[in-house]
Amino acid sequence: MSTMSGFRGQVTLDGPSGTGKSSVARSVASRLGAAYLDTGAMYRAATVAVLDAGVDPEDGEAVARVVAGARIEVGTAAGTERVEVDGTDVAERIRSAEVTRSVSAVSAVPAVRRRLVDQQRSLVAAADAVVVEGRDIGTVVLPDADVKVYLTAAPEARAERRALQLGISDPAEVAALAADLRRRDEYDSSRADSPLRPAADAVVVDSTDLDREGVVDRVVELALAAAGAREVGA
Ligand SMILES: Nc1ncnc2c1ncn2[C@@H]1O[C@H](COP(=O)(O)OP(=O)(O)OP(=O)(O)O)[C@@H](O)[C@H]1O
Ligand SMILES: Nc1ccn([C@@H]2O[C@H](COP(=O)(O)O)[C@@H](O)[C@H]2O)c(=O)n1
Repeated sequence: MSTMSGFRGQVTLDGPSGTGKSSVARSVASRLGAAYLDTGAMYRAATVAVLDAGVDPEDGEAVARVVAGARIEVGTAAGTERVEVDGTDVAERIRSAEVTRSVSAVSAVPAVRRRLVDQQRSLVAAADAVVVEGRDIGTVVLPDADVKVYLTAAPEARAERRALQLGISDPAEVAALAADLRRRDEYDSSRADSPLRPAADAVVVDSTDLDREGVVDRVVELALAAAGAREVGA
């Protein structure tokens, strides 16, 4: 069964924090009539379980134990943000500063990644058309995806956008936001298991001088071109 745009297949969006992955992926999914999977939300939900268990996020063994016993569920319908841990709605909590501070340590634990990557692949397998965003989707989770995009933007632009999103204008607070983005990128890029990096066959899109709609147009264009090329080749 094809979607209303005719697109069937997998689009991946990876990149550093605050480059626009979530907002772009949601719009692309809605334009293509595809499912949408926010894998960062899954690592954030795992972090909620770890914090609630009173475990140190840097204690890899304890983190692995807690996450193995937690039921993490996310929705894949574009436009909904269902995220649950053991049946409790944590969609708001996963965006808290406390979770954001700890999520990179939790997501660096190999057993956590194995568990969530299995779950991500099962969710993707259930959809004819899907847009998946994260850090390792094009490199590890879906290496055979039809379209892989690696989204980047200058650090200053990312910090400004995040400040606008959170309604922050105080220069000291904006500087703290920029430092947080830097710290998370360094952690995510330097971990041993599935570090953040572009796949060799990813299209790099720099959004520094593009508005959100411009980025969405570019990704939709790439997806439809890939679908067309597949049909011609079929
Ligand atoms: N091209 C763009 N121009 C201006 N603002 C943008 C652009 N793309 C995204 N934004 C805005 O930047 C903010 C951060 O975007 P978003 O949350 O989608 O990034 P992200 O890469 O998913 O971040 P994270 O990895 O931290 O979850 C949002 O307010 C979003 O609306
Ligand atoms: N595929 C992924 C997705 C996310 N992470 C980790 O989760 C953190 C939160 O991601 P957001 O996109 O919600 O900001 C991110 O900083 C990574 O540590 C990951 O490892 N792999």
